[in-house]
Amino acid sequence: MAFLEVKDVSREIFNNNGKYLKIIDDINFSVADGEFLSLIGPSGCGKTTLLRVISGLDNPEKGEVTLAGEKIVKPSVSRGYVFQHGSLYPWETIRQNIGSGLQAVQGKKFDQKLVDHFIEIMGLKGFEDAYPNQVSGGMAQRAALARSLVLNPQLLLLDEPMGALDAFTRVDVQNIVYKIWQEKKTTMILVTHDIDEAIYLSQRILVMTPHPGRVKEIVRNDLPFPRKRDSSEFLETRKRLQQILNFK
Ligand SMILES: Nc1ncnc2c1ncn2[C@@H]1O[C@H](COP(=O)(O)OP(=O)(O)OP(=O)(O)O)[C@@H](O)[C@H]1O
Repeated sequence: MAFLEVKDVSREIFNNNGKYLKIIDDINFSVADGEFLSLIGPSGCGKTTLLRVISGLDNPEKGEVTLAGEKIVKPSVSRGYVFQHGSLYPWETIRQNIGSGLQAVQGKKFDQKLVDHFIEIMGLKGFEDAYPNQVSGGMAQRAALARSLVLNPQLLLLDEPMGALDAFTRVDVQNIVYKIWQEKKTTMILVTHDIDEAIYLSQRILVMTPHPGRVKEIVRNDLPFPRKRDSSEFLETRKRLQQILNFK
């Protein structure tokens, strides 16, 4: 049995105009424990919809998702979710944000040492008492990652967390994600528009096509870690993905 199994999943809705819409159709794939998988595809192909179903935020009209054999029917602290924007509470400091989920689970005497540990490894020391609008975009996203990771999730869902960052900061946060994945072996699923980001981080890349969203191909990415963005193998993999995505 695979760790995460997405079986025959379709998401169908009636939009605000009463029109029937099939957003994703008959999605099937599995993810091994500790694996890093990326989802890529054109805008609107249903990547976020699929991630929301895996998180339990939405339920599919057809099919099911199981994690370690348990059917996912609602969100759980065991499945972290980091958004492109707005994963942090603006009214809480960085420290309070990172600790808030832990406090909800462990109560008032929650493990402050663990929060300190994540402040340290995310390079947020000196900024723990700042509010999200007082730190850089990269720091805010590192804090958002810490906020999920501090709960030691079985599965971390990353919905373009680097998407709104400038190129330098994006690489910096990619390196943090890579380091955390190497150290903690947390199973991760990343939605991204950035082919290089998918190649840099993931062991398999699931390519989707739109209207409705379907799986076009799942590409194995066996380049040795840490990956070199300018190696000929990296560029070959990029070319292959561009072909699958029909880039001219
Ligand atoms: N609740 C909803 N009501 C109406 N339409 C929806 C709803 N949820 C998703 N959609 C539509 O379904 C399609 C897929 O949306 P989704 O956000 O999952 O795609 P995506 O691949 O993540 O897009 P992007 O790459 O632009 O973030 C889009 O056309 C979107 O407008």
